[in-house]
Amino acid sequence: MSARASQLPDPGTVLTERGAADSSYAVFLDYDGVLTPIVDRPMDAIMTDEMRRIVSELAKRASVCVVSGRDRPVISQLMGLDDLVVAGSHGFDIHSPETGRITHDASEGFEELVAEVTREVQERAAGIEGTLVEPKHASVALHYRAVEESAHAQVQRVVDDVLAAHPGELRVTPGKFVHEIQPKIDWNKGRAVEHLLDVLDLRAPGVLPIYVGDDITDEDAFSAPSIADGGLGVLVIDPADADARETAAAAVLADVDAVGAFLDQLAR
Ligand SMILES: O=P(O)(O)OC[C@H]1O[C@H](O[C@H]2O[C@H](CO)[C@@H](O)[C@H](O)[C@H]2O)[C@H](O)[C@@H](O)[C@@H]1O
Repeated sequence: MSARASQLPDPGTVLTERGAADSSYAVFLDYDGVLTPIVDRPMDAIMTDEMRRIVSELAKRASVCVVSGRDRPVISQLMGLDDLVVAGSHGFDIHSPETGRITHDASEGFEELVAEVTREVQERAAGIEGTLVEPKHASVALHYRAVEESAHAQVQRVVDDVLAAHPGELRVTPGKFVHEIQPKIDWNKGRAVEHLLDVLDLRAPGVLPIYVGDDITDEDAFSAPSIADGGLGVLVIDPADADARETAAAAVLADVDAVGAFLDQLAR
């Protein structure tokens, strides 16, 4: 079920209304736009000391997993934390500090394709000023935040040409000034959340799964059965954009500071 983001309450209100304010939580956190504000250059999205403190405190009282489009080692580095479960590359690459790599059949066997597509994107985008190609474990991100608007159609052509060169093999997900090109595999952040709830034994009665995200790829997690039916999806969105956004989330927060305050509350 989807709703207009501007009509959704804040997550604290939802938890109180459901009588769930004292539950145990399994908290799934997206990274960019949730734990750090969106910035011009991806490498500059470093988590603050205060957010690190809040997430670490929360991890003492709840299960915390980071589910990001970024590569897993990059997430650990940007967060400055290596003791959390991290599902990197949109959930394709999962690692637990306690049990090591968490595998799943659906997301294996695409490495050659991703390497080839990454080379093609790099070659084709090289002539477009301002583009930034971010090679990743299971996808390639073509960033165009610094590209003149008049050249956005050229960037789109690169994506279209690469997709056309691999009929039926790829899909592209739009993000914040980024095209995420991935293998066309039935795996996403929502599937990763369901998998984590199983393998980390988090489906216990009284454990409420919460997912906090800001981007289009997070909609897969908001509509995952465990989040949509009985869990809580929280969309982070600027109130100025909320009227235009349909979402499967059930609550909203305005920005990264509001996320910090909410997580701080959960940690108490
Ligand atoms: O799933 P997420 O953790 O939200 O990651 C989504 C993508 O985030 C990064 O790109 C976005 O954030 C950058 C830093 O703020 C910004 O410069 C860029 O324009 C945004 O698209 C990251 O670089 C991607 O790999 C992630 O997939």
